[in-house]
Amino acid sequence: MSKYSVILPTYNERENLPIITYLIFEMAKKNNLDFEIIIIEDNSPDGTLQVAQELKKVYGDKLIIHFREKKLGLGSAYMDGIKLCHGNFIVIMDADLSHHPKYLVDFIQKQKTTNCDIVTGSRYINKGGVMNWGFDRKLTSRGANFLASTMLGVKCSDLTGSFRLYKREVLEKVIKDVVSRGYAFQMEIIIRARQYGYTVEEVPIVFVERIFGESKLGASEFQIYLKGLWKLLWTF
Ligand SMILES: Nc1nc2c(ncn2[C@@H]2O[C@H](COP(=O)(O)OP(=O)(O)O[C@H]3O[C@H](CO)[C@@H](O)[C@H](O)[C@@H]3O)[C@@H](O)[C@H]2O)c(=O)[nH]1
Repeated sequence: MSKYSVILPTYNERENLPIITYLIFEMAKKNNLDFEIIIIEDNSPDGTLQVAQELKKVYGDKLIIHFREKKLGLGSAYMDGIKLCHGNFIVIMDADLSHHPKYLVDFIQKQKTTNCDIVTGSRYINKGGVMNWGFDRKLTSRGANFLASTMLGVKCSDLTGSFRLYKREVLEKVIKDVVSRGYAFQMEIIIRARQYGYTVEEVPIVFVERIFGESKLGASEFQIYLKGLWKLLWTF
């Protein structure tokens, strides 16, 4: 039977963590799937670690907490998470409920029917979308995707999205070569995967802007993204 490991990076997700954890395990139970969750917690000032420890009492071995002393960014959170996964499939998603666990059923179905290496959730295909984003955020996301896909010539409708299911060995192989950090990390994974000849399928998702907490995607993250994109242009 397949086993699925979900990596949840957390920074100030005290309110969201119990809900997302519950939704993932409920979805798994309902569909008779074997799931574990790996939380990569970067010493959030809001007490996310204490919430995670309470959840551990409920879910036991199915929930792993990896604590880091300081905020080290998304890319390194995924890297650390992978080392702790037991599954033959790895899911990467946000912990803030913008990525709804209900879509995991579609991801798994798509992977099974196509035997693809990566399933990526796309906001920019038919039936996909975003909810509760202001004009600025829409423009930034569309702009970042447009820049990346035209400049790098990669066919994928949502290169900057981060809700994905990977065959474990594929992610392990690809991630070794990834040089980008922060938000460009996800993009580089798809580009490298395509280079290796791995297959990528897309599934529509509706990304819902978080209700609790704040996005960490500020001007500085966007600058890091642009620098990352520039670097990738010279790499490929
Ligand atoms: N451990 C850890 N977690 C982090 C860090 N920075 C962010 N996170 C966690 O990573 C997830 C996404 O962070 P947000 O800051 O909420 O992301 P966003 O602004 O909504 O950005 C979304 O869109 C981007 C571009 O479309 C995506 O690249 C990104 O992954 C995310 O889906 C959340 O679970 C958040 O707690 C960090 O430095 N360390």
